[in-house]
Amino acid sequence: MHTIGIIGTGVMGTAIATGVHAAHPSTGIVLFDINRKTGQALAEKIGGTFAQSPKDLIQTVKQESGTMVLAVKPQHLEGLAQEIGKDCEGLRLISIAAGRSIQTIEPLFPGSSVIRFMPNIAAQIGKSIVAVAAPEGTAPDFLEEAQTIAKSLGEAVLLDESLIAAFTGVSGSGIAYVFSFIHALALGGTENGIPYPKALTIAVETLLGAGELVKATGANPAELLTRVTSAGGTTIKGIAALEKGAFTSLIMDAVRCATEKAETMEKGKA
Ligand SMILES: NC(=O)C1=CN([C@@H]2O[C@H](COP(=O)(O)OP(=O)(O)OC[C@H]3O[C@@H](n4cnc5c(N)ncnc54)[C@H](O)[C@@H]3O)[C@@H](O)[C@H]2O)C=CC1
Ligand SMILES: O=C(O)[C@@H]1CCC=N1
Repeated sequence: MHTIGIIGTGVMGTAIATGVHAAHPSTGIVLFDINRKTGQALAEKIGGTFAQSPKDLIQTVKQESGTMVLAVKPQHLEGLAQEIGKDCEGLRLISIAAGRSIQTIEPLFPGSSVIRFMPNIAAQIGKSIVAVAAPEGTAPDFLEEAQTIAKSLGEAVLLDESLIAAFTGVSGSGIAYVFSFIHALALGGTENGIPYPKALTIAVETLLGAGELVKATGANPAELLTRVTSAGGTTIKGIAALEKGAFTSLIMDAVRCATEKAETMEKGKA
């Protein structure tokens, strides 16, 4: 890959820059953020370039891959477009914004081609599953490059754009529910005498073991659950307590609420 640009070096912009640099050290990365201090520090860390302005960044990118990642908050996309939209003709844009459809983004940056990503915060360590949505007619080499970038953050999965909101509910936002679960499991250990730091280690390793087991065996998690659950034993008591609290439907509710919020945002109502 030639040099790519990234606008916005917050949580996700940093993760993407770091991930691409780690996976493809020879790829040049030019960055811009209105917060120059953090943007410059990131550029130094990964041996990239901090552009003087978004227009400078675009000039560099146009001479190179023509690919630029938009990593600002959804509500800042319009402002950014007012500043640079007209300069983006011919650019290949990757947007990671939740709740902003390709149909909304393309007119903001006339003459550009847009692919959407939905990563999660595990991109910080190259362990994110990243949804990639490209409209029909996207240039094959752009789609290939986008998938290469996505894979440098973990795993890439091609998804129809209509499912990006649901993906956000399950993964982009869903990883936060997993953090809640880990914390809750550790608190449970603490309530029963294990100091929190030790309980947290135990909870994390249990979760990693569960995920790896599902992945390695390809077994349905419900089947694995029944293998743990001895008749009249300890596990069924825990499962019963979870379901008394409507655990399964609660998690489904959480996914639905986040999905609905993403869909509402896409309709321009939030
Ligand atoms: N944080 C997460 O876990 C995930 C976030 N996303 C999406 O990623 C995008 C970025 O989110 P975060 O990294 O969490 O936000 P953030 O607030 O950490 O980073 C956004 C950055 O954009 C910069 N910025 C704002 N306006 C700008 C402009 N006009 N020009 C240049 N830089 C500008 C800010 O200074 C900030 O550093 C959002 O659209 C969000 O929906 C997607 C998946 C997961
Ligand atoms: O909460 C949010 O809106 C963003 C999108 C997915 C994760 N964080």
